[in-house]
Amino acid sequence: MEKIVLASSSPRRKDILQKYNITFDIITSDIIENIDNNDLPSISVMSLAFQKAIDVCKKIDSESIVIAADTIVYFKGEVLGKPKNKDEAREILRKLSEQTHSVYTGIAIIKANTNKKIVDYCETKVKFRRLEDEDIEKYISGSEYVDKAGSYAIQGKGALFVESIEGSYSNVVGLPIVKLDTLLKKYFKITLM
Ligand SMILES: Cc1cn([C@H]2C[C@H](O)[C@@H](COP(=O)(O)OP(=O)(O)OP(=O)(O)O)O2)c(=O)[nH]c1=O
Repeated sequence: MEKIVLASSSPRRKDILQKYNITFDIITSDIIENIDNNDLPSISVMSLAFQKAIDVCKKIDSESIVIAADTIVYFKGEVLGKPKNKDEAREILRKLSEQTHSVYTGIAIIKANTNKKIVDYCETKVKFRRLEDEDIEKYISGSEYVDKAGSYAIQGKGALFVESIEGSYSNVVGLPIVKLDTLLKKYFKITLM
């Protein structure tokens, strides 16, 4: 059986994948994530996931299967990535209050040293409740917002902001597991069960 490589430094992606019947190594990519706001969000996340997977493939000399992902929050035509600082996190959370945004994750699966390259994406709609300024201040006084697209973590205290979701939960955390399982089964005859 081929080796599986998760091309991600995200502890969330590792945690999700570890729950399933798959053994994998982690090799991280060194790409610089640039997003062009003129692209569709689906195209942006697929392109970034693809770049991460390709970059890791270059570091591998076997026919390993490399899995990469990229997650963004998209609201009113704007990509809300990871906040640069507390002020940006505050601004993003104020925008998301009482609104519905989309979380997009792109997935790329590439068999290294072959021509097999698969990309796809998943969208989840997330509806936030009304966030009072004091809720936001309390939240950003901790460190949970750091390194999270959209400045919140649904798997943490950020769950308190979420009124409802439509679509995959694991997609919001950074790795849409049903989509991944479907692609692995269809194109690589691998099952996560
Ligand atoms: C919206 C949301 C995002 N996130 C995280 C998932 C991603 O790790 C992160 C978005 O950053 P990404 O650039 O997708 O990933 P990363 O930099 O953490 O890891 P790598 O590129 O090495 O794979 O935001 C949550 O953990 N919870 C949430 O509710």
